[in-house]
Amino acid sequence: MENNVNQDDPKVIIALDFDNMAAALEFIDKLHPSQCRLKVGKEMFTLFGPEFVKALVARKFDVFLDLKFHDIPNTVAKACKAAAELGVWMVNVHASGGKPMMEAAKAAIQQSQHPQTRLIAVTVLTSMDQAQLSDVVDNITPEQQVEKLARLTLDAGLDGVVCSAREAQLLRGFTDDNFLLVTPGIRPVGSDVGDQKRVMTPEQAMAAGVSYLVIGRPITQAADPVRVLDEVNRTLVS
Ligand SMILES: O=c1ccn([C@@H]2O[C@H](COP(=O)(O)O)[C@@H](O)[C@H]2O)c(=O)[nH]1
Repeated sequence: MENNVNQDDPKVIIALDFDNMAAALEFIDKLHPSQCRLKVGKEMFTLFGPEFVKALVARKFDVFLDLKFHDIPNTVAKACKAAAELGVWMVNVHASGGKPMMEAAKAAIQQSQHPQTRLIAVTVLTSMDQAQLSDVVDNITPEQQVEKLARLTLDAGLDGVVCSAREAQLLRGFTDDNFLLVTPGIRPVGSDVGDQKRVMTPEQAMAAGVSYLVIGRPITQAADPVRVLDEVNRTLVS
């Protein structure tokens, strides 16, 4: 481990998104929980299941289980309870599933063996720009839709939202730091944007008021992933 600048509260959440468990574990074995948190998404959970998540929890990493549940309240509540009982740090739902669904999810986590598990809600995917949003919702900008869903999430009593860092300043106009802004679409200078549309650099994102930076491919696909993580962490030291 080259540095441990964020020892108490690492700001980077690495999106694992590997299709090979051995390669993922080899990568994780180079990391320490003081450097980063880890995110397991739909690909790895579908391929490797809860046992993979438990292996990361056993290594003392804070795990964000990013399954973005979106279903009727009863189904989402049970899924969130099951996720919390894996011992993960954070789980999420889609805010567009509605307030009763979010409230049911929160209540289910509070009744689980791990009531401290954070619950956040996805607003507008960071891969969506105005044109893509207009394909699904009329007459609204990404910023307006993010604000609308963030206010709904706040009313439902959740711990925060997934949004892009571009909306962070807007959301900080009516939230305090206890409301978590978890932001994918983070791209260190010079890295490929890929399918992300609403992007910011790590430094810009932190300056805008985000709580956590989700970074996947710019780290996991780098020639020296640990060096890239260390460089990002260094830029976050105030
Ligand atoms: O709005 C969203 C919600 C989730 N994601 C997830 O974050 C990572 C981003 O990975 P990169 O390789 O840094 O693009 C990925 O797992 C997505 O499923 C998101 O990008 N946007």
